[in-house]
Amino acid sequence: MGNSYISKRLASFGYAFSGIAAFLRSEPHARIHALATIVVVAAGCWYKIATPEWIWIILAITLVWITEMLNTVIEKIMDHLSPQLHPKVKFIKDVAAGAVLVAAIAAVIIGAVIFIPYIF
Ligand SMILES: Nc1ncnc2c1ncn2[C@@H]1O[C@H](COP(=O)(O)OP(=O)(O)OP(=O)(O)O)[C@@H](O)[C@H]1O
Repeated sequence: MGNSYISKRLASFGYAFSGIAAFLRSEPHARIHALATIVVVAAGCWYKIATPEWIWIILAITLVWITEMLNTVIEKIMDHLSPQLHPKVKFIKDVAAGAVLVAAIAAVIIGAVIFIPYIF
């Protein structure tokens, strides 16, 4: 019983990782976020930013990834449930895209506050 519980939990992790892989494979936005993440982490290492600064950067990166993934899920659900044009679908998709924009603006501000003093 214990074994089957553990193997089910491991399988769930596997599904979650394959979800991340599918997101990276199918969504061009995901690859842009991956590139931005690599650039920001490299800059953090280069400038040897402090631990609290790393925490802010990690939170900003995570916020953007989570909102983009949920936005993608919402888009796919709507395309599946309602492939035809509908004003409510437009509202749902645009608000979900707006959430990504809010996260991206916050991430840019956090990045600027942390990196500008190191650069200049
Ligand atoms: N089924 C639909 N009914 C009404 N409006 C829609 C529908 N699908 C998309 N739209 C709207 O059309 C516009 C463009 O949609 P589209 O999905 O191409 O946007 P996008 O964010 O540029 O796409 P992507 O993220 O795939 O690059 C958006 O305002 C979106 O809300």
